[in-house]
Amino acid sequence: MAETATAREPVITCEDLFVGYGSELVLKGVSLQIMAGSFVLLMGPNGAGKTTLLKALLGLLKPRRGQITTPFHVTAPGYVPQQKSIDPLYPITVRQIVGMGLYPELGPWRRVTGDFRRRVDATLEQFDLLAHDRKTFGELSGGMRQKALIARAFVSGAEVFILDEPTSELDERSEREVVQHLHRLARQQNKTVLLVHHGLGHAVDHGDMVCLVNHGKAVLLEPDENNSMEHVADAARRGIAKGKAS
Ligand SMILES: Nc1ncnc2c1ncn2[C@@H]1O[C@H](COP(=O)(O)OP(=O)(O)OP(=O)(O)O)[C@@H](O)[C@H]1O
Repeated sequence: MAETATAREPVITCEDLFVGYGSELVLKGVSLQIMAGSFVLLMGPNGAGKTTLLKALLGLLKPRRGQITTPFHVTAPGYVPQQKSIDPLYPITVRQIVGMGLYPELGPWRRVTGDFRRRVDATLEQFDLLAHDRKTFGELSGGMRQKALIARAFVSGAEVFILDEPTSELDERSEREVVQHLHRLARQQNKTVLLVHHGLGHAVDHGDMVCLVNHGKAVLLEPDENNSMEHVADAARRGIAKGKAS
């Protein structure tokens, strides 16, 4: 069993990271250190490179230059991609999607025990999906699809959760519940959360810091005695607006 990083220990580190596609360089010299138990809100204008940064951290995009250190070779992250990632025509049921979150724990033979089934049931219930568990991904509404993908991440025993606009189609109550759940994971279980969330609303109340991605860079902005998280998020928003105008 992998050791859990203790609070204030770095869990993700990037050093002088350059990432791009073809001739486009999106991230140009990003250096970051994210501590275990942090709840980080990724902000930045459309196309700034938030998803690109997350994909590089997940090992889905190879950096042109620089160094990334994560624990993902030992403990798989709980990842909620932007929604298009499962083809709606692919005939996989909601139960199977959520069960996929347990694959890293099931080993090569994927022997499903009663305990795993109970965890899947409890998570399906948490997201009001139990009554729909036999529906395929294509038979779900947009919000239900997002819930299935979030449930897949939450059922796992991941140490790090990476969520890319996971709640864009959720109603307000469901969105608040997801953000509160993430807050509990960070506060009570020392899990690390990286969340891209354009609406911000409730997320600002629960996040610890902002990671502002803009102009090829990513910087961590933390609240202090003079600046609440609300101030920090506002300053980041103003920075984004100014960056857009210039
Ligand atoms: N698969 C890809 N192939 C080529 N270019 C890409 C690809 N994915 C993203 N890009 C480009 O990389 C840049 C950053 O995109 P990215 O999706 O990381 O931005 P983002 O900050 O997540 O944006 P949004 O807020 O709109 O989701 C954009 O210019 C985009 O066109």
